[in-house]
Amino acid sequence: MAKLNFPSDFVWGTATASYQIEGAYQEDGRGLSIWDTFSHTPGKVVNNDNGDVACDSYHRYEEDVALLKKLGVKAYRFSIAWPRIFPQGTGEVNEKGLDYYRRVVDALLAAGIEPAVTLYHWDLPQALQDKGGWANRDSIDAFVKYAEVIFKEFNGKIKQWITFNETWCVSFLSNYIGAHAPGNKDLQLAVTVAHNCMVAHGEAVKKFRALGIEGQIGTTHNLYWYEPLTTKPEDVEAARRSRAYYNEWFMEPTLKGTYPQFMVDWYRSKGAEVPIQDGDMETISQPIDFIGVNFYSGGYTRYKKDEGLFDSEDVQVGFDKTFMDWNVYPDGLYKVLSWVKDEYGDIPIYITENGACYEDELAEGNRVHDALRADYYKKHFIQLHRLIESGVQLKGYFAWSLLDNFEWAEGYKKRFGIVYTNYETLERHPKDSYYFIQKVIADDGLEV
Ligand SMILES: CO[C@H](O)c1c[n+]2c([nH]1)[C@H](O)[C@@H](O)[C@H](O)[C@H]2CO
Repeated sequence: MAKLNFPSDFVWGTATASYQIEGAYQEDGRGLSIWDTFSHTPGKVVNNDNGDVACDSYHRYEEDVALLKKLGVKAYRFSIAWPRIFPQGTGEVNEKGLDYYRRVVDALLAAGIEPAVTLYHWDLPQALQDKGGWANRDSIDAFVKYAEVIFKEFNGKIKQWITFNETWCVSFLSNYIGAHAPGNKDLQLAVTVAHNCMVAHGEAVKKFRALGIEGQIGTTHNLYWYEPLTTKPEDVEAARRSRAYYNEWFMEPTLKGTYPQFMVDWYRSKGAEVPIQDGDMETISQPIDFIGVNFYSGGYTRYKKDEGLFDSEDVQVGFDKTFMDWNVYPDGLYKVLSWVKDEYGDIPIYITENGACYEDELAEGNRVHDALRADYYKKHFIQLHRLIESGVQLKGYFAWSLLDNFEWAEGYKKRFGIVYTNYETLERHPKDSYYFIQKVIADDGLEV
């Protein structure tokens, strides 16, 4: 056995998001979000599940903080629900909404845990969606006003700020594929939403700098690693488009201030143009302090004429699968972050999400023997160590997720937590994977 040691300042954490854990969807003045509308629309979410109660973290956040403290994490990534702060998206601040996050932040700090806050994790106020949502550039200004309130309120308490979670999900998953709220299926709309969200990110960074807010600010993109199934040029090009669909389309504007031209041309050939206005690319590529990467999977791609958006199809060969039918691809984590370093230089990286969904059962003594999930984490932790050894500026890792929670359109059947949520009693029960991670954190490394 060998011991893989991690730097003593490596930040171990876990992650959640407001709509997925809080519940209390109409409490203390919270306004409706697009996810309340979407989940309350029959047929949109498996089982017609919704986030009305979720894990009830709005009332049980102290239990969550106690679990985090026992786990030994240095940081906890969670998101703030814009509709709790501005129930109508803009206008009057809802003090009771702010009070909730004051309680959460103070409880974390009292437990010696750094809050890492995502400003936007998909729960757009419905009132803004009614005016076009992210397709309407007015939402950019509304986002900056919301961000400014949070920056000023928590300056000095929150020191790690993430503007957006996964602009690909906000744009393409939600407005082209249509699987997430608001559920549109229009390529031009998706391209416009992606652009406006990235401008909103840049404007928030400018506000953060102008206000002199303490700490570091970045954004989180979900990256995948797809390789060509063969060395045939058409497969190589198809895999290049698959990767760029998730990766370059978002990373290049954010870190270089340009869109990848081959993809601009490809989307143009499909009838979609990027609605760039003067100054937008400079705004989007405002210097940031770190990039957040969510990594779960990847695979192989091959050319298939007229198939999908990119004349391509994914080929699922040779991988174990999670309960989401995603490939278990730890080497893909090494490859994609090595690509980030090669393409974008030594920008500090936090893995802001990584984890796995498996079917969990509560066993005797409220234990959950999720050996597959613990093994998933072990395999990916080995890649973290490999990346650090290779010189990648990998500064931290947030396991997704602390709790089983509302898994968007998949509802509650799909469990990602290292803690089991009993949705009848709302009790929390640490799984074996929780104890595995607890030991890695305590030992500053793992035996392999
Ligand atoms: C589509 O894969 C993405 O990288 C991704 C996976 N996940 C996410 N993004 C979201 O950020 C979380 O809210 C999800 O709960 C989590 C698990 O599905």
